[in-house]
Amino acid sequence: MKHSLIIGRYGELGLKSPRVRGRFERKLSSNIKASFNCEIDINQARIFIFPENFDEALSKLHKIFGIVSFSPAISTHSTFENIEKTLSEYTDKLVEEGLIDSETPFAIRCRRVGTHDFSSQELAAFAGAVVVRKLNCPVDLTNPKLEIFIEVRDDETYIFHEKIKGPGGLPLETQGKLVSLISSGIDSPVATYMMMKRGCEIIALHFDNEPFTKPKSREKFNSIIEKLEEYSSGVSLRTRIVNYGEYLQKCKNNAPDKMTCILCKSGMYQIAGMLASAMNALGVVDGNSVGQVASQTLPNILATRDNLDVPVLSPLIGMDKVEIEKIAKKIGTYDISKEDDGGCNAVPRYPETKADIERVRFAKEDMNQEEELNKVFESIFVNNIKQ
Ligand SMILES: Nc1ncnc2c1ncn2[C@@H]1O[C@H](COP(=O)(O)OP(=O)(O)OP(=O)(O)O)[C@@H](O)[C@H]1O
Repeated sequence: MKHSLIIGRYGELGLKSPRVRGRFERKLSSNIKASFNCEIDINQARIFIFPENFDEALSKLHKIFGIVSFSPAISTHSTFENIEKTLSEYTDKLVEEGLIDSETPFAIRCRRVGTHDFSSQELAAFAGAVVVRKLNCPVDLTNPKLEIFIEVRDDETYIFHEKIKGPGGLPLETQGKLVSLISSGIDSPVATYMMMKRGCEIIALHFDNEPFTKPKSREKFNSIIEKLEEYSSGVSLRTRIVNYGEYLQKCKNNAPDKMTCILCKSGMYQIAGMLASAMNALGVVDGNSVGQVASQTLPNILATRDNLDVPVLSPLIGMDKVEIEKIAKKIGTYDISKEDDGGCNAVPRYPETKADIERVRFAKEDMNQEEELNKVFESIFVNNIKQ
């Protein structure tokens, strides 16, 4: 069907003060324009999008945060005569596409903004009669098989039949910047997606544990980033890789074996915190969910965050694996994360599951953690070309 525009809707933005809403709308508009070629007009809480290529626009709008739903539509002038003509042509197209025939129960849903010499009910009755005259199909306002929406906004009237779900959330880059700890597992890409959905700009930080892990882990991280970039239109998703193998070896040499994973994670948070300060990010994101695996017991999670001076956000903390996997599948990172990468050989046979903060502090001092991490941190910028 040939459409003349796409009408986008935003949810939460509508609740903001006019000044904040204006800023968010401008950001949303520039994020959409960075995704595909189009003209945009935002008014009365609607985003009127005029794309060069409709198919491209429809596939990309699924991945732009801030859009709650969107409808390909045709427009006409707000007179009964014009509405009748356009609705009649629109109905022909619906018939051609097999969406309505003489048996299809349908409903007209009208909305009206502005001053007109007809009410929404009068227009709905008029428009319903146009369709019935053409097809003789039954009107069913309670349980229709097809709904035809007519939105009258001042002099323009829009006709459409679909409300396609968008990702919702807030436009990217309307909230602060965060450093996100992304492994090659299922959870951290989902945690990152959730913070992006809340409008946060992300610096993705990955620790490459070679020789304790295989190159496959880093390849998976790269593929995960490519997937997340699909949701990042208008805002660059920056990445930083840390060569962490040498530090891990020091943990193994100079601390009790049981402590390896605790010292590994606590080092990750410290480095992430330093990176956050260096890049003006406001916090750190991780993919922890309480009790999900032996390493994610509450004492371990808390002990690994000891002595951090940036907040850690864990959007999955209260979710179960099934819920997390469902999102991973929806956003397309699940299949990448599921690929076998051989895991991490640094994990001891009996890892600590009830970390005691005092003992963790001793272990950190014994291995000179602070000094070792400073060396690791300095190497980040040398190792990363992509800004
Ligand atoms: N190699 C890594 N690089 C960056 N962050 C990591 C790395 N390994 C773990 N993390 C962070 O620590 C969190 C907990 O790690 P843990 O080892 O328990 O989980 P995982 O199974 O490796 O990964 P995920 O939680 O992403 O499924 C991860 O969610 C992630 O935020």
